[in-house]
Amino acid sequence: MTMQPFKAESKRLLDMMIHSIYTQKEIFLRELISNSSDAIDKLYYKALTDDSLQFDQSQYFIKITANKETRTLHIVDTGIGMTKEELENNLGTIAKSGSLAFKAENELKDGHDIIGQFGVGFYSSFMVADKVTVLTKPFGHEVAYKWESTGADGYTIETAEKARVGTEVILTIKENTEEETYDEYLDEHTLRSIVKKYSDFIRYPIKMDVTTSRPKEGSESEFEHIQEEQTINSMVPIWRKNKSELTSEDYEAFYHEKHYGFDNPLKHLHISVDGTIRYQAILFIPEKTPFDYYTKEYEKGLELYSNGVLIMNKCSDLLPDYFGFVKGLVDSEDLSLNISREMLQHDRQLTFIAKNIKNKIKNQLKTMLKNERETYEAFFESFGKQLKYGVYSDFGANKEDLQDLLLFYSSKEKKLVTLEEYVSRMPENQTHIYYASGESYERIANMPQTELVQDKGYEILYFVDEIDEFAVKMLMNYDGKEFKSVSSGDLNLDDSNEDADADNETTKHKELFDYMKERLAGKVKAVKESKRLKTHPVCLSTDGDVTIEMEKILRAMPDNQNIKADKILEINPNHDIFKALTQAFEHDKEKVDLYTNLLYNQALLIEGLPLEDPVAFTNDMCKVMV
Ligand SMILES: Nc1ncnc2c1ncn2[C@@H]1O[C@H](COP(=O)(O)OP(=O)(O)OP(=O)(O)O)[C@@H](O)[C@H]1O
Repeated sequence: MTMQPFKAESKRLLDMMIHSIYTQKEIFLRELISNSSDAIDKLYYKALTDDSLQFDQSQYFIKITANKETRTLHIVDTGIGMTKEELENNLGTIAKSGSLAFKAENELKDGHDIIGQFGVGFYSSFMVADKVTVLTKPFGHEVAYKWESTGADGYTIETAEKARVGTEVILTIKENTEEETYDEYLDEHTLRSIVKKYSDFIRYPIKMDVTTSRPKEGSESEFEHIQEEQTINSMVPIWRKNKSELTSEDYEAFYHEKHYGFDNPLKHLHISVDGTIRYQAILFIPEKTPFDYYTKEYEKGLELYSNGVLIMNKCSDLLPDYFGFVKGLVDSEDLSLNISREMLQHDRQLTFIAKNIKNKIKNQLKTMLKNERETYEAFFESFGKQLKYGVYSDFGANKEDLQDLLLFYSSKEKKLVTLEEYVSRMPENQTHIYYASGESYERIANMPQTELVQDKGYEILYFVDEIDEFAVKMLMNYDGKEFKSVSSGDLNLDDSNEDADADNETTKHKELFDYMKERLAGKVKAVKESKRLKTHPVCLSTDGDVTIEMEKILRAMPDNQNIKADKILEINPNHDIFKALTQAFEHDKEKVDLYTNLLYNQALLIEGLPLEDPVAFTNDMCKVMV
């Protein structure tokens, strides 16, 4: 027996393989199991054309055994095996894939898609093993072979004894190092979880001898450990099953098995697309917001499978940020994978799938909103904020998609309503969609600025989330109706005659208002007579794009740029305080100063804005009292 060297470039490739292609060592097992599964599939194809072979699926399996004493891990399969020539070609030449050639020669049938294509997966064994031995007996031959290699130096092939057709890969696991505990690849639990993680949906049973404990015979308190052969993979992926065979309980069980969440999913989507790019997906809309959902730590993404083999745990490209709450997986046989299967080479297929998925989620939510209002409201409670961020982000690129999924609390209905519902019941003379922002529904309901709009019989949307005003600023309008804050300076709700009267009044009191504005030294843009107040004495309104609620939010941001709303102090001309002001203006300017400060500070308090000088404010109060 002579040592065959790997070709020079193979040496380099092997080195590269061991050190750089894969980021996680544990995937060696995925690669070997995929090879075994491919080898069994090849027998299946053989049976289609070879009358001497009956393919009885129940006879085929993959078995994993670990032996801690000899530090060996055995992966046995009952697949097609390899001839000496195939050993030389496929395992002696790195980057030569017998499986790819097989795919080219055979017309593959549904459900039996060969996984291998690059001819490198096998060598990932050297990431965890010092020596790799392959015992193999090819189908249709009597003789078996042993291939052995300790890595870059080359390999040997000799004849060997093996009873059943198939292949056994024996890895002699490396000794532990300071950085790496290789022992874990001999540990039953670790192996089991690696299989579950990557190869759970391999079509053939993956068996292992599993240690279980049972009561000793004749004793109830004493237990004994026994080894029992178990199939550890689920085999048939739930997403390949027919929807009609599955119940909601099945989907729920899958949701928990996959640890998508502790809650129950609100909805599931089972998608099977059979077009130019084929894929299956199971998606879940969770019920509850994960505790870290609105933090930087939360990672969105779907699991990505290629032919039932896990490629990526969280493929973030599959979900837009605004649907980042969706959990689940996608399996496609049409992905262009890169060599390590850790990344996708071209994203054309992925972009297609992502777009498709996005539309399916959107439609599902729309249907839910239409037919299951309560469920939708529960969903919106958890993830509505995310949708509003979606409207705002990317300069509003997705607003059309999302605007009909939004809900806001309504002053009229005292419940959440859609924009469509709001617009559909607008009185004929109403031109805008009105909203008011504040900390809570209760506080908004008491805001003086809402009085006139309410009186007109117009519905007001209550904005309590920080993002709300930013989102509607991005929307600009809905169904041609502009959004308008009840606090905005140009509410213009009065009839034109009244407007003219009011303007006259304003001129009349111009001197007083200019004086007050001066006293407030740059804190307000103007002081004016209010057209919106009915019973309250005073309020603030704003001119321009930045509202008071926006000012509060911007102020709380880390990169606070001191952006301020242009505030207008509005005084109710029908309130007694106005009379007091005008009288004082004639003979007691000091009193006007005092009232101006008090009124301004009251308006700040109503808005929930901090007082600039609380001590001065309380002193002023006392001055009025004594
Ligand atoms: N258990 C096995 N039974 C039969 N043939 C095998 C087995 N393992 C590997 N082979 C052969 O060796 C070839 C090389 O395997 P390797 O894992 O390196 O690459 P691959 O599976 O073809 O591609 P990929 O790198 O995409 O996994 C396979 O294509 C197959 O022909």
